[in-house]
Amino acid sequence: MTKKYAIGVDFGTESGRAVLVSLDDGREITDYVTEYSHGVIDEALPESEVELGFEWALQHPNDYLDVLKQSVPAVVKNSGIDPEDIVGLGIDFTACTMLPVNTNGDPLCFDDDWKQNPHSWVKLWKHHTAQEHANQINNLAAKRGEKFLPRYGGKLSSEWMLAKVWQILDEAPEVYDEADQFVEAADWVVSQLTGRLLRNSCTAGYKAVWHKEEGYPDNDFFKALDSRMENLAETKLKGDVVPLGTSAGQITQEMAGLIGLSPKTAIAVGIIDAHASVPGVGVVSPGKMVMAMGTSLCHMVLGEKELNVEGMCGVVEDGIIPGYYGYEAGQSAVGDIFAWYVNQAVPDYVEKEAESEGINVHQWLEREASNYKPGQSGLLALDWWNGNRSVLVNTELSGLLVGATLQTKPEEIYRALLEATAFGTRKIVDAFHKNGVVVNELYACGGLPQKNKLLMQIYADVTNRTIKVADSKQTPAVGAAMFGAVAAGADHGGYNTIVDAAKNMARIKDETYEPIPENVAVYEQLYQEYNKLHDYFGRGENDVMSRLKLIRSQSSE
Ligand SMILES: Nc1ncnc2c1ncn2[C@@H]1O[C@H](COP(=O)(O)OP(=O)(O)O)[C@@H](O)[C@H]1O
Ligand SMILES: O=C(CO)[C@@H](O)[C@@H](O)COP(=O)(O)O
Repeated sequence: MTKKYAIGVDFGTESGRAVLVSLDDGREITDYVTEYSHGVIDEALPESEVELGFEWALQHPNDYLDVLKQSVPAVVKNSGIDPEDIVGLGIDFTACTMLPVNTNGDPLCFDDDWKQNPHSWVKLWKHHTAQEHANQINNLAAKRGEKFLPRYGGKLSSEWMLAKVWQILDEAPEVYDEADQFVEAADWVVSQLTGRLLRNSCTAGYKAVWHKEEGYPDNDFFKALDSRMENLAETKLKGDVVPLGTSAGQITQEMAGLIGLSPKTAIAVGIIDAHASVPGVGVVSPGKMVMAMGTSLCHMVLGEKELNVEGMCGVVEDGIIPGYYGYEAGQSAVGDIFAWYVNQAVPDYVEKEAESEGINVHQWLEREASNYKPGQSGLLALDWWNGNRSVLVNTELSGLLVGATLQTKPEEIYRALLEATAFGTRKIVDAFHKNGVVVNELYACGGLPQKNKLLMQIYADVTNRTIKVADSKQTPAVGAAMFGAVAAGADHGGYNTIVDAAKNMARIKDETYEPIPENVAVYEQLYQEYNKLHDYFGRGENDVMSRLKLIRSQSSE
């Protein structure tokens, strides 16, 4: 039989990339990145005078279609592979990245009548202006003892579907009324490929509080929140929720022609980007935490029971690998914090030296920071530059650096920021491990493990655990391709289960990061100090960060 292939398309925050993968061994034959031409829309609507407020983050649905139209034909062409041998395609997406659509499934923002309203656009995962709505959802759910709340670590996030939908209803009831449905971008893109709008159990479970047995929260709960939302589940969130690995159908003739695939190609239902990384690195059993490390960091681990863990993003049965409870936690900025420092705060001389050596500023800072021992800088930071996703679940928190003196060097601050993110991860690892969701070893994927060895060693030392690294540049896309192979099925050259696909296709580097005992000891001390700052600023003893944010938003009105 001729070799078979699948394509995984990873829709990230700034760009989308298609990867063509061999189904024999997971080898990435070729990939192609398409930048979103509108990027993250955070200042004003495209071709419009309408300005956006503080912490808005929108996207243009056409950018997603451009990824399909540019990246997919490019990988087919560059590989020289016959499209008939590409048996499946899967996509993964940031989430909750959601949009209102009309009865035809078209985005409201495509309509001239609606495009001047910011609420008709795609709200990106990091759209952070629904915190007040999230707070009210959490308070009411806690007061009523809603069963769903513990499954989300005691708090739903402002990044998720319910807070975003309620914000739309509150601030633009006309958009809410006009919308036939609110859908995840992952599901919308699949519908553009297949002509069928299905909701995948992964985004529905983690981001829209859907449960395999219980469905969405009761109408009573929605009614108590806002009587206008009473029937949300049957109206704006209607439609079948189907398990991961389901085929959404074959690609439409029209789309197949447009993007250069065979009309027989099976399309998998979508999955969240971070979650696709789990089979992508070959993790199909408990005890192994997968860290998708990029602009943000998502932590995923499988368990055999449904347990409560403070501040986790969620536990969803079959949410990642069928047969297991999939747990997720996360940090809403990691690479983004380093980017902020490099772009906003590094002195000129660092940029010049890096440039004269032909390396980038990150590489320069990493090299210089490697000359320091743990604790030597006297600095300690809190990693909340984009709020805290786990375990505090509060987007109002902000960053902190203590210990700076007139002698402090840029590379010391850079190192303190790397360490702060590692402490944030340690907090998450401990929250799971101590509550019975065992974490014995760590698997890292995403852009950061390829870029910064010091960062990875610090994570191994701070967590006192071995870290294995994906031997893939595009792990979520490889995971998505695996789901594409499952959608095709073994009879068509794919696989019958994601476990089979992962066993054959996932690849890990030989080199691992091992904790260094003397570093572990110093970091243990620093972590205790981090914990004190964490609780002082994060658990209500001192809410200066929320007050500053309030003053800031009042002052910028
Ligand atoms: N050498 C480096 N060390 C640490 N962080 C880096 C380095 N180079 C780039 N970054 C950070 O990596 C992040 C991008 O990660 P990547 O995984 O490629 O993106 P994404 O999360 O969008 O998929 C950026 O936030 C950037 O600041
Ligand atoms: O929230 C999730 C997953 O739950 C992510 O989609 C979101 O953090 C975006 O991740 P990336 O930084 O683009 O990898």
